Amino acid sequence: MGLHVKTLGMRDWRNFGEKSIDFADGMTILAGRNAVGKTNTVEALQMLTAGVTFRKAKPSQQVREDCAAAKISARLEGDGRVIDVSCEVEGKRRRFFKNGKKCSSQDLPETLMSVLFNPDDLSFVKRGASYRRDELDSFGRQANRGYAKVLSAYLRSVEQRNRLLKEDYPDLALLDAWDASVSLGGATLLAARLRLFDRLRHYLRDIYREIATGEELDCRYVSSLGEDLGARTRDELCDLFARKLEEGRQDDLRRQQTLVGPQRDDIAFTIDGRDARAYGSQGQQRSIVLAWKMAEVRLSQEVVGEQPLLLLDDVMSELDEDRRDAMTRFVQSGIQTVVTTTNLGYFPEELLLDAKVVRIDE
Ligand SMILES: Nc1ncnc2c1ncn2[C@@H]1O[C@H](COP(=O)(O)OP(=O)(O)OP(=O)(O)O)[C@@H](O)[C@H]1O
Repeated sequence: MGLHVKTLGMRDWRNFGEKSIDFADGMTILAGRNAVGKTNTVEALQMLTAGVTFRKAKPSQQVREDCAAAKISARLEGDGRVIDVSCEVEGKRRRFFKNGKKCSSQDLPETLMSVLFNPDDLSFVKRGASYRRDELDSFGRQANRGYAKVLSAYLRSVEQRNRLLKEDYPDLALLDAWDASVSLGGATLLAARLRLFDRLRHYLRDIYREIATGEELDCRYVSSLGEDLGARTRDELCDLFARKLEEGRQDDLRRQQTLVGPQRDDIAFTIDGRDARAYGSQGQQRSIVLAWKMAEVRLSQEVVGEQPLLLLDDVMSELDEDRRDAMTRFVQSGIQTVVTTTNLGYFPEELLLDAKVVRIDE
């Protein structure tokens, strides 16, 4: 058994005073009424694996009301290894530790990655493009430290270019300089994104075929820079981007923002050749996100050589029987899973037999 979470400790984290939870190697079900802290527990597990959380909360929001600081820690075990990771939250800061030594949040996914699936994700196909970009980028950030750097450097330079565009009389020489930096950073990000996307797409199509028998899913990276970018080198992407910025400069100046680039891109899905966003049923759209998350699990295994931790926050109740069965088969393939629920009735008998049930109460 690869690396997995053995125990989690929380002190003054969210609604918890002092809390410790032991996890099974396979599935652990956190059961309890609304607002007892199930999602808060999932958030702690995500923080200690991904290094960031889906809630994008400020540090102060994670500290228990009226307390000065919070600490969460996890013991990871597997293949004869024992690794302790922890995070201390105080004031505006979070400090991360691995085996007692200070580390960066980026070091955590290198140890153990996680894939989170929650009810918000169910509208993945229908929501705005930024959700799909974020999903890809959040995964990329965990899978590759370089990805995180490239992404934040690029977003910073776009922000600075936008700031210049908002000035009353933008300095055009300065704008030239920002164009060069934005196109180089953007091309680097785009090349990394396209590589990642391609690998996910490969898994996604196979997994979807298993979930929705007989249907063919495909997806396409839709770039504001044009079609079929996959075959281009980073330098070619950089030239293309620089040209687009030049062509679009008057529009950018008028609208006071950078209108092309990876910050505007999207992912489009088709089922049997038809646009899944416009024509897909709700069930089909849910199968897509289910398959997408499973593809992330498969790809993390490939990237870090280790099964990630799968976090399912309150999704079983949202899936119909077929998709619940697909999820059941998937988690039974031996991946460590933590799932929250208010009602154990949503779980197939066979899953309950194998799972460890932890009751969370106030
Ligand atoms: N910093 C904090 N200090 C104290 N309590 C907090 C803090 N942050 C969140 N809470 C409380 O935690 C509770 C929510 O917990 P959580 O989101 O984990 O619920 P849950 O068990 O997942 O419930 P549901 O089943 O409704 O999703 C709320 O009552 C909220 O007020």
